[in-house]
Amino acid sequence: MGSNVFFSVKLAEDHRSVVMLDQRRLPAHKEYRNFYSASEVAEAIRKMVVRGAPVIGVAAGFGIAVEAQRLLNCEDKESYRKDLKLACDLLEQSRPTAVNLSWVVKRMRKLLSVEYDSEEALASALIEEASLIASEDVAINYRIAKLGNQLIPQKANILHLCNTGALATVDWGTALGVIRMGHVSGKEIHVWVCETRPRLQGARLTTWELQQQSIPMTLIVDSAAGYLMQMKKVDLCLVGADRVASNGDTANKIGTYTMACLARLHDIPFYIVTPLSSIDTDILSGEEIQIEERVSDEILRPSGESLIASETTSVYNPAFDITPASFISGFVTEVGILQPPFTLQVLDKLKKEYQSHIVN
Ligand SMILES: CSC[C@@H](O)[C@@H](O)C(=O)COP(=O)(O)O
Repeated sequence: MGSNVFFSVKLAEDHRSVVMLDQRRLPAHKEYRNFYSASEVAEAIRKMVVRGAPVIGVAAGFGIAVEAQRLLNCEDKESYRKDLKLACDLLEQSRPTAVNLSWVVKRMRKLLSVEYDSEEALASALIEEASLIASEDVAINYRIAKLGNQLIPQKANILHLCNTGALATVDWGTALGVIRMGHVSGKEIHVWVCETRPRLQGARLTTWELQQQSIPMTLIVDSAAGYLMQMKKVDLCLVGADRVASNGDTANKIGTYTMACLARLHDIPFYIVTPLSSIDTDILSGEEIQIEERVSDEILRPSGESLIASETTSVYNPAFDITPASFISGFVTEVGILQPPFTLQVLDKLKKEYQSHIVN
């Protein structure tokens, strides 16, 4: 369905490692690295070798599969399931805000309570489940892209934050997937790419992806967004999500809330583009979402080397913020463009309809 000249994550053919494109080195270097255990994958997620809610979930699933394969070589089979549960805990805790991590780990954990004839059979089931999660991600994003394309006028300037493309998923992406579908379908699209301080996912990753897809774009500093809106140069804002609460409050990259406030002030549609797996029906509102705080060096040393302020400067570096539901025009998901509240019953019903649509 999608056709990129790269992949974000995959399971190695021998099932002994997870292969990831090291996003910290883009755009200068396209380097794939192998990770051979759950703890190596958890460390890679923490250090943002891969980042973006859907893909860190998929990477965690593969991390458990690889661990299951690795533990088959250990003498002590008694502790096989116990060690796999510990691997699940480790991966689930690798980053706190994106719910996709616990969503995937929960799916994998379910298999740990099923009786299999052997450890080998359990390992095969885990590999199969992780691979299924990865292929579902592609189908879901493709559907999101198709549905979201309805929101894009024939000619549009779209504002985007962070990176929500094929790098942040297995393929297509969420908000960037919609943009890509709009472009492929012949619309005249131009993207304003917010550089996305401090990790520069917009400048380093989104520009790289858009260039490969020949989608017209312009890079801006994050603080230029308001000025562009004031100049009537933004028609639509499309961003992703790390966790959506039942009431629609949404955690996404730091700066999303600012963009949503500005969009409201200027009467510009502001959509969250997200798979249902990022909706956490267990929490009522954004107040319950844990916001990840990252190290001061991300702000003090943007290039990774030279300091832009003295080393002793006090720094606060929240990686995400919460946009209240009332600032969001709608949620583009694989089952349609939705409005909160999101309850388990409603989402389950919509998922079933979606699955029967896929089968038919
Ligand atoms: C489809 S990606 C959706 C979100 O995960 C994305 O907008 C985002 O905030 C990513 O943050 P990151 O810190 O780069 O993992």
